[in-house]
Amino acid sequence: MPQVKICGITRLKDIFALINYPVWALGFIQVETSPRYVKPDFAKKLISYLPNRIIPVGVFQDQSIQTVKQIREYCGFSMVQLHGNEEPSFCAKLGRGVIRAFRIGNKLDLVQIEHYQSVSDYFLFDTFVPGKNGGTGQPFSWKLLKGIERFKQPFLISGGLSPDNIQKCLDITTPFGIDVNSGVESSPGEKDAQKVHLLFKRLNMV
Ligand SMILES: O=C(O)c1ccccc1N[C@@H]1O[C@H](COP(=O)(O)O)[C@@H](O)[C@H]1O
Repeated sequence: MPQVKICGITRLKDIFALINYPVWALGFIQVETSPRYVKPDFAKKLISYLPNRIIPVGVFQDQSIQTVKQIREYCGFSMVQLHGNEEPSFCAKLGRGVIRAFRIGNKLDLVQIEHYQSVSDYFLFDTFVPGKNGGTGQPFSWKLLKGIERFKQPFLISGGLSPDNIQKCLDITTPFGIDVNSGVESSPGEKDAQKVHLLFKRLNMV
């Protein structure tokens, strides 16, 4: 079974519900334009309720290296997920704990990805939607990931994953992990307990 990351956490009640599941990581959006943005103060508070087994991930997009480092340190993020146009040199300055997101349109850019091999711990594949950097709620064609095994990096799949399509996704590809966001929400930033439960049920993890 893949590791499960649930992203876009904004409420304490969702933390209390999610810690009862075999969650690998939880994501806290640090992009101010996102409806799932949580201020660093509040993200730090939410993280303080996590058991050690759950990895807190800060999600950033085209912010300065100082900002990313400062917020990472302040909140206690074990990993940062980069969702913008961050260059390999930017990732390198962060050291370990980098998840580099790539947005997939109609093909996988293996040459671009290759440049990030030595400077990221995980790759994350999300859906390309013009004008949006994440949280689109739309899946991409998972068949496009054919050939990704050539990289040693473990990878996560995101983009519109939900209890309804998770099995189909895993029939087509074998990721290290899945990153689920809007597919388990009742509205942006509000996780839906029933959808979360159904997700883990469909994964045979409860
Ligand atoms: O969720 C957001 O609002 C967001 C904003 C900016 C960057 C990333 C964001 N979320 C990430 O987007 C993917 C896919 O989300 P979805 O399942 O399609 O809703 C996921 O990795 C989130 O971490």
